[in-house]
Amino acid sequence: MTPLLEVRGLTKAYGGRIGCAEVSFTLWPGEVLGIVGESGSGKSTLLNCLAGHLAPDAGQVIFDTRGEGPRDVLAMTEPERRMLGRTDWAFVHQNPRDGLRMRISAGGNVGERLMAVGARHYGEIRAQAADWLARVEIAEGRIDDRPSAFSGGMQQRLQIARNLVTGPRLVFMDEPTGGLDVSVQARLLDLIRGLVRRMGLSAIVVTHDLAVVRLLADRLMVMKDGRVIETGLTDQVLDDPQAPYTQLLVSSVLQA
Ligand SMILES: Nc1ncnc2c1ncn2[C@@H]1O[C@H](COP(=O)(O)OP(=O)(O)OP(=O)(O)O)[C@@H](O)[C@H]1O
Repeated sequence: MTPLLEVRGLTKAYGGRIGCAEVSFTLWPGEVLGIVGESGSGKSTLLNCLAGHLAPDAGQVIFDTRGEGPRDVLAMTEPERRMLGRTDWAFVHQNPRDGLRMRISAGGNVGERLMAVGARHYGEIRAQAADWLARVEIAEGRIDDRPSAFSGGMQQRLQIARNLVTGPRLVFMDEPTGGLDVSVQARLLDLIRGLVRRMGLSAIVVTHDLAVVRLLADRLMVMKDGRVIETGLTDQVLDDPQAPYTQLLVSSVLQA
């Protein structure tokens, strides 16, 4: 089997400060990888380098593209990378405002992604948008409302619908349940888990919340000071952490 994503030696510094250093891993199709670590450990830097939002200083990010097989994303042209971002890749931001267009309707937010991949038939776009709103538990009657009229949890569910409607092959999630009330988080997590399982999604989920990775991730990568210090199956790492830092993280001694 060809890996969906192969990352080698990814490194990014901000001036003299390490963002992430020498990160290498393989993501297999249908796998969910969790990246955990306390604040400042390099999770966001890594995710943004992977998703093409930040230019790393060194390394390779090889993605198994639909049309041409494995290609180094960092060697792609900007338009090629943008196209990937609209089609095979999805990015769920922690703050839904960063991933939604707040001035267009909920249906428009979902439909826009479909149009970006060539959909033109208004009736079909609207029907698919309505179907996706239902899948993320947003009532049909809200299709013409703007996201600014939605609660934080609804906005996050809408962002997820907008991202998944085109059937991406790889989903990046940055603290997808962060910033929400605990009860809203639980429901959202449940919804994401259902979608991931049903669609067989491959995903990379960054979080400081171990409950999120416990529920979503098949495999875990623990980061500290920009480096990966432990990897393994989620249950293995959480139940029997090897690195002293992971032991602290799991025992909640560290404030994530
Ligand atoms: N734009 C930037 N300029 C300078 N240094 C940065 C910048 N962004 C991040 N850093 C530094 O890089 C390191 C990694 O930060 P990063 O935000 O990737 O960690 P994180 O694990 O995602 O933390 P958090 O959970 O708080 O977002 C930190 O030392 C941070 O101070």
